[in-house]
Amino acid sequence: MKYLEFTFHTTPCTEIVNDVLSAVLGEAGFESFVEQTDGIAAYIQKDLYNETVLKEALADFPLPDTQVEYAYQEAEDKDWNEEWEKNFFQPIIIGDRCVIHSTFHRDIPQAEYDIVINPQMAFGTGHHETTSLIIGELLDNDLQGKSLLDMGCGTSILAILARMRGAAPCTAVDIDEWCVRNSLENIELNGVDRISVFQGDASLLKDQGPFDVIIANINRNILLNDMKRYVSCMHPGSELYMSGFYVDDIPVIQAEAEHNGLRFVHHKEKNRWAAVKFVL
Ligand SMILES: C[S@@+](CC[C@H](N)C(=O)[O-])C[C@H]1O[C@@H](n2cnc3c(N)ncnc32)[C@H](O)[C@@H]1O
Repeated sequence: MKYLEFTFHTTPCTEIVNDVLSAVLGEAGFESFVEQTDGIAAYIQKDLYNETVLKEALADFPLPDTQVEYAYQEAEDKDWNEEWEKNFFQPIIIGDRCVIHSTFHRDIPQAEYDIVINPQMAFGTGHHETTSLIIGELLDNDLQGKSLLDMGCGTSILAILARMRGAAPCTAVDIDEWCVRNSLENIELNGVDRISVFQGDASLLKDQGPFDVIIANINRNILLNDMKRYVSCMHPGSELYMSGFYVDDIPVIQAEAEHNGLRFVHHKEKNRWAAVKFVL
């Protein structure tokens, strides 16, 4: 799969501007954001890139008086492993109980759950707030024997942790064929069983479930669009955890969830990113 590598220069270049820019770009199909001294780098699948969508997203940028300039080039596939190793991915411990690292790391901290991933271009190293918020939920809740769906699985880090915590069977779905390949690789690396991986989106779900637990860390618009399909493969008492949006988006997510019969349980937040829990 071919990727485009964008460099966005932001003025002023502050953490909040770059956070908001990452969120805006995430909505426009970008992934794998990397902070730089004068902005951020971001990547998008060449097939998904649409210049009009990007220009419209930047024209509606929510922080006034911010200037965003960009340039891009085609990214070379062969460099990803090396780039990740050198720049992007350090071992991380979440909730004192879960360590995430890659095959190339040494001196790995000890923790109750040890997840090894080969990150490459799939989102899901645990470093993003949304991933770590959902990891916190998976650590806090009893998953033993529960069937689980991980929508937008990326590296399948969440499905792998859920399986380690006793969830079974687990289903991981991602729209991106590359994520599906990376998920299969990571599942094998961790030696976990009973996780099925599919390429696709919520339209796949009509023949699936019901699931006891669904996790979906994608983005606000996809969640709003697909939530009714998630609910169609839940049963009374099933739990739905969603992330990939800012705390400001909670009211619109909650309204759509309640419209689909879900009951709000709580939200958690980190650096303005949110995760919400609902029960059917
Ligand atoms: C924010 S990443 C989350 C990855 C991982 N679950 C985590 O928590 O770190 C979102 C993932 O959703 C996938 N995705 C985007 N749109 C989707 C859709 N409509 N249906 C399923 N997956 C989708 C992307 O390819 C990406 O891997």
